[in-house]
Amino acid sequence: MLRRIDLRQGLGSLNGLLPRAAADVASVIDQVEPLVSDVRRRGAQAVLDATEKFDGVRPATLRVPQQVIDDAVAGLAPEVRAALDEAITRVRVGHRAQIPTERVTQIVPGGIVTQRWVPVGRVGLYVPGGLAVYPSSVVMNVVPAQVAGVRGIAVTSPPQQATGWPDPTVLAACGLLGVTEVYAAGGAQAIAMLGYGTVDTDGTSIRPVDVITGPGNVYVTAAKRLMRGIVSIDAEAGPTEIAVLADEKADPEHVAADLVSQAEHDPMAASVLITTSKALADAVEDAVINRVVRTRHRDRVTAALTGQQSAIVVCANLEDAIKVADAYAAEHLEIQTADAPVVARRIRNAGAIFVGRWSPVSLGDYAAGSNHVLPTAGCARFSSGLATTTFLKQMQVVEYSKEALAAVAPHVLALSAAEDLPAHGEAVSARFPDGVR
Ligand SMILES: NC(=O)c1ccc[n+]([C@@H]2O[C@H](COP(=O)([O-])OP(=O)(O)OC[C@H]3O[C@@H](n4cnc5c(N)ncnc54)[C@H](O)[C@@H]3O)[C@@H](O)[C@H]2O)c1
Ligand SMILES: N[C@H](CO)Cc1c[nH]c[nH+]1
Ligand SMILES: [Zn+2]
Repeated sequence: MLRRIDLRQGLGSLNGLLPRAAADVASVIDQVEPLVSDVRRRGAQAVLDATEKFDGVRPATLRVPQQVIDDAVAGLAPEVRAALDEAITRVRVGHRAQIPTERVTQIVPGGIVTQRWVPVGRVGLYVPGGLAVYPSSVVMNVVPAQVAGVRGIAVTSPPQQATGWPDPTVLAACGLLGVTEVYAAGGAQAIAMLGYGTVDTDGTSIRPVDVITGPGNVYVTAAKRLMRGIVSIDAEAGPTEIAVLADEKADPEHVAADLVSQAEHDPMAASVLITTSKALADAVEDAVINRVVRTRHRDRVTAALTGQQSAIVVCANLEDAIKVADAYAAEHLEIQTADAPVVARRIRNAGAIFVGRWSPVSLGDYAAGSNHVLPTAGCARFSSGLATTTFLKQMQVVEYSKEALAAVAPHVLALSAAEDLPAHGEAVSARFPDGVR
């Protein structure tokens, strides 16, 4: 079921050998661009037309009425409410620990540079809701924004055909977190709506945001890429990926369960086993086949596991396996080897690392205290998962005394002359009519 990539003879350049999806963000950009432009030109009507086309519903307003959110909170099953409360608590603890401290550095006597962190003003948070619904993504988006101190928080999620509004558990999670500005829009049209702003059908304005974050399918991710520059975005958190780095000590049932777990997100999800053991590879393959026949979302799990984005990669040794894991740069990387913490320390590229047999990715999806909005498609080589700092800007504050400016003035003058920008130097010398030495 999972194709094999046999690298026991060595790695070579790895070029073209890593399992990657046939359709990626770049390949759908041309489909998504007209949707984004249409929202820019026609606003809410374009959002609603696309919603009708892709989601099969046309809500009366884009904004979800407060009563609908309140009803969703009231209707929440007690065990789901308890689970959301626990997830919120843990994610809050994890994200408070990410708040950077203001640093005041005395560069020279009288010359101070302070690194200040300021929350952005208004954010738009995307919560997926196509093939599955994601109240957990409400928690993962909203909690870091709140911890960062963002004042304006808008959430958007696709309306469901049953109610015409986003999934009730998604709405309830918003309610529990005190978010009142919630929109019934998904896909690329929702991202464009947040980025450009528009006027709702009832005449109220949907103000543009400064930052858009959140996971989504390949269309959502393409729209985020197109909006970058108009707003800031978090990493491209597209179709889910799991890679498991395992040796002969790993339990094949655990590995198979974890590979299948993430395959149920999307036919485009990727499940990759990187192993030093041919025997483990065979055992995992058998265990996956057994699980797939009885798993609930069998069709999309099968599509994900048999797609070219999924594979079992067999390596000659642990060194090679680590190189493959780093080159692949998975959204989630599990380490199921002897000395797993030591191996985990050596990994440079992954959205998040799950160490040892008691730390499955599903734990991180809901309740580890980490964030589940993570870079995909190799973006973990250069970007990080959603964090409190995603919603903070760093500002440098420069404060020099007269004496400290006088002391460095000759260097400023010399560099401004070297760049043939003499007015820069004059802005300093103007402060010292008696001349600078
Ligand atoms: N990387 C992460 O951090 C992370 C976290 C959670 C989920 N995910 C991923 O999020 C995704 C959720 O996907 P989903 O589809 O369930 O929900 P979604 O909300 O991302 O996408 C649904 C929307 O896609 C739009 N759409 C559907 N078909 C389209 C088409 N042909 N052209 C243009 N737009 C179209 C529709 O408007 C719909 O509202 C999955 O791929 C999952 O793996 C990623
Ligand atoms: N595995 C997803 C991140 O790629 C997050 C998630 C939410 N719910 C279940 N899983
Ligand atoms: Zn998941």
